[in-house]
Amino acid sequence: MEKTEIYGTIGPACAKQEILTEMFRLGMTGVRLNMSHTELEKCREWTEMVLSAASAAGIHPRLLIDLRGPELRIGHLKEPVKLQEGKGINLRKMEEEELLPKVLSNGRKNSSFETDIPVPGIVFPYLQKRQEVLLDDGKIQLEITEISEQAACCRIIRGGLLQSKKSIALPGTRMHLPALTESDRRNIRNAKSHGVTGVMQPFVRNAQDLQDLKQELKNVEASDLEVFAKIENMEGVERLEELLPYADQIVIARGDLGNSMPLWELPAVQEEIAQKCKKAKKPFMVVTQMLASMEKNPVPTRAEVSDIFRAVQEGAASVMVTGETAVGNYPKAVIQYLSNTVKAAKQYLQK
Ligand SMILES: Nc1ncnc2c1ncn2[C@@H]1O[C@H](COP(=O)(O)OP(=O)(O)O)[C@@H](O)[C@H]1O
Ligand SMILES: C=C(OP(=O)(O)O)C(=O)O
Repeated sequence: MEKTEIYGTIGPACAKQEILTEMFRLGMTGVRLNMSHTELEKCREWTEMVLSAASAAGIHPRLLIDLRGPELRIGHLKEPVKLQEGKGINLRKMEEEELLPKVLSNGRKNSSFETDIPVPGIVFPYLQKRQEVLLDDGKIQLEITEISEQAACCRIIRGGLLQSKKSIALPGTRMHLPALTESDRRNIRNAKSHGVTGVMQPFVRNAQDLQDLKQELKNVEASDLEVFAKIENMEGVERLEELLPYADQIVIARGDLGNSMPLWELPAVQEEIAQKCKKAKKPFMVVTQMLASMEKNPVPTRAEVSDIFRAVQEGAASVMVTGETAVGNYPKAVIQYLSNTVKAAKQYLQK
């Protein structure tokens, strides 16, 4: 059986030399850096820490940047906003420079937000009266009542507490978004100087998206970086076959993918993608919520270890955790459970 790569996502909870070194010793073989929350040029300390922690543990690490892609998240809010059913709220078109958190010298995030919700400009052409808008993976639902060039007034259909940088979706609308943004291009340009070994492209919709990424890698003499195609919506699932030749690895990104269908259909879609990849001999990765309960608890659920076993059984070349190591309370234990469960599964399957 082939080796299974074990990836953690770096974030505030594990970005310390001794924690990362221990994670590598416990079986982590690679790290993902999520560009939705930062820019590579601001991550020198982290990327150097990853490389030196891996070296201390005797590992040649994989280091992946997960591109932001066209941002389908709201901007930064000064504080979480309580949205009450039946009341109104405005969506405000935000400027490109608002897309990144501005960290003040005291470590707090700066924001120009007062009462409106900042929304990426690329979404605005697709907004229309009576349209449904979903925020935070569908937890909050709005309906547009008035629209102008810079703002949209909405009625809150399903309320909730809205926090910064949560997802925004327009159900039923296929948006024509560019594959790569200026921020993605900057990060790709800087990738090799940070020791990056692979690039994850979000929301891949067709072969052209991957060709655009490959061309950009070529432009900056980084064609040796591996390309990971994230399947995050039904467009990606439907066009998987055409993507296969252009990707080094297919990523079953269950976080967003799970938002694009009733959740009970997700396991079958995962299985379908895995089978197609296996048939084409294309390595694939399974990611998201593999050990979600461990963000808070030191021990996973039985269901979570079974999920990891299943990914190995399906033939995953890589498994990855996200928030569990980025912001969770037990990043080392997460890698220990992930790595040991993968090992135990392989031993069983090799019998
Ligand atoms: N590079 C980073 N800098 C700061 N915080 C991060 C970073 N990467 C991840 N995080 C934090 O960890 C959380 C979980 O990570 P991840 O699952 O990759 O993000 P998301 O679900 O927002 O795409 C994020 O919501 C964010 O709060
Ligand atoms: C890994 C994923 O991407 P992100 O963390 O950007 O939501 C996912 O959707 O499963």
